[in-house]
Amino acid sequence: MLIVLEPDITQKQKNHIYRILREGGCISREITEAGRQIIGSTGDAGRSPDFFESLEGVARVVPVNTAFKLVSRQMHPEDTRVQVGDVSVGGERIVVIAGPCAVENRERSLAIAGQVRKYGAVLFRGGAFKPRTSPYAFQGLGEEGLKILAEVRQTFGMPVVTEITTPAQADLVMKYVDVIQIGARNMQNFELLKCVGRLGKPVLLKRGLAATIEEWLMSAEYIVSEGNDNVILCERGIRTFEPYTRNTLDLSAIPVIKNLTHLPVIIDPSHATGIREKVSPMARAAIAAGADGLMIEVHDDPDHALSDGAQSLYPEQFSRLMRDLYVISPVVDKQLDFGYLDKARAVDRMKKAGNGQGRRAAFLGEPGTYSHKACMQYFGGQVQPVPMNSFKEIYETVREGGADFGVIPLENSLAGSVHENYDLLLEYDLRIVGEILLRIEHHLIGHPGARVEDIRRVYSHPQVFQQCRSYIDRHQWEWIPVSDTARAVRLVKEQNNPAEGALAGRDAARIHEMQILEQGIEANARNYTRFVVIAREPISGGQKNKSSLIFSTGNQPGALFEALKVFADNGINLVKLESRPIHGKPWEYMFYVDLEADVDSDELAPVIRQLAQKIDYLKILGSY
Ligand SMILES: O=C(O)C(=O)Cc1ccccc1
Repeated sequence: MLIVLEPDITQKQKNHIYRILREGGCISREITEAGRQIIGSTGDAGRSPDFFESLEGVARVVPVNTAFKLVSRQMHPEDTRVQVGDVSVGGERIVVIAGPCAVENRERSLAIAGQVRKYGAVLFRGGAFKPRTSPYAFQGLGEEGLKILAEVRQTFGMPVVTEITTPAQADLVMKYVDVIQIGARNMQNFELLKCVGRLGKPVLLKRGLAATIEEWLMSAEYIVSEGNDNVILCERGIRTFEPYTRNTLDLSAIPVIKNLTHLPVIIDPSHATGIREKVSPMARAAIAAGADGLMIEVHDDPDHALSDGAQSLYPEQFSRLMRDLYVISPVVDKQLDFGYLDKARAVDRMKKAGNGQGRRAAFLGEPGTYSHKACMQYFGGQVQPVPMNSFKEIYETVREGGADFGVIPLENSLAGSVHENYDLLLEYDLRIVGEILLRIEHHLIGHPGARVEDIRRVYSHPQVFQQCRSYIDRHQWEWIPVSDTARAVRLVKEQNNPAEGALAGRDAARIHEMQILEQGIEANARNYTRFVVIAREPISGGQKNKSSLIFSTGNQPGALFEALKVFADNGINLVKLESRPIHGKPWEYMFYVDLEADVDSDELAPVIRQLAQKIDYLKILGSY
């Protein structure tokens, strides 16, 4: 039951409602949705809706019409993020859990962990207690296995996931692991569910072999009703009549789950298919369908694995899969971040060095801009986003120490380079420390109930007009450029004129409670913007694959050719070359290059020395 409160309800009136619910044996939570305060309750305390509606401070009562209450989306409209160390499951970034089916020995576990970490996994899995179909199969190393998992966490900074099979193992898992897994066969072991509910650690709850989605969510309800909200659902295939795969992966469960519950959902394509070659296609499909992450079995010698070798990927296959996921994720508004753990560690170190103060990232505009989204996707919740009025202000603020990072758009796949930012990169002595690719989907946003035919004037960032040119050319609208897209939506809202609209993203419409009148109005669906992250100093740690430089050459034949030849002679791939006029020197140019190499590495030092001899000016923007 949802009890929607009057805006002016007093604390005393609220306490009275809470007391009635508590005495009636209900668990209640306070929810805020669209600015309204709501009390969500697991029951009605034996009273009718009319009774609650007659209480002072209550506006109305809405029944929760599902068997599960605390895990239902109605009771908690926002997505839950389960925090596991530095990793947030259910956030902007895809979480990939990888490792062998069973912890076999120390050396093998450390070797596999090193590989999966290098390829972008952020949590390590491995069973220490193995419930197997056959009593004669390998049953796991027990506490010795847990100690190995703890060593993996210590060595690689990766939180670890393992299965618990009985409440008797509770003390051990509390001591050694970060996420407790409930296996498919134990999904309805209610004593075990209550036990992990009381432990409070994040729980990964697998769907039972023959469980309906409702039964699965009822099991999650057991855990949450014990006070543990940190539940991650894991679909691992259900038993059907189909023998070609070990189980049938129910990918349609993802959108169903996303609708019914606020809990994150991840997919285990390894157990679902049971066959190595089927794992990557299903993993790709799961991310495309909106899963928050994956759990994948990886083994460096699967033919000799003690458990489930036939479904384990070789590390190289895992690496290829991760590269595919990196490309797919932005299409569904997510990111696969190869630097997830390194970045989190580096930001944490900065925090400690700065007397525990949180780090800040400057972005263009107000909450709801594309830059804000890029900032959130790059840092997750670890860094506080700070709004700015212009790109120049971002550079200024980072240089003066008002923010540790700045997030700026550099180029767009439809409209090309954001020249102002190329020029500012030259002007300011800051480093590029990261990049992020965002799919940009623009919408025509207006007042609730307004119609496209009524629109006469549209507001947006100038870049957006360029990207939606073919759509807006079909209408006789007046275009008003403003500093950012979220501001455009806010202005339209404040001016309260149904003939005005804004071109902006979904977040801006949601934040300002405005309506999307027409979706996806960009000229081409392959509309991506590449943002870079700037800082005063490089971020230490992590693998760096790309670098950016600016240089200028003398004005003689072949000068640019000579400079670029240095890269060719050393086998370095250039991925971008752009020229910008040098201010005050007509017809002379600065060249901006992006390379697939780490210019800060020792191997590149001689190459940079060679380059320096061929050019007049060099500025290393950074490697990331
Ligand atoms: O105004 C915004 O939302 C921005 O972040 C600037 C922008 C506009 C269009 C594409 C990418 C960034």
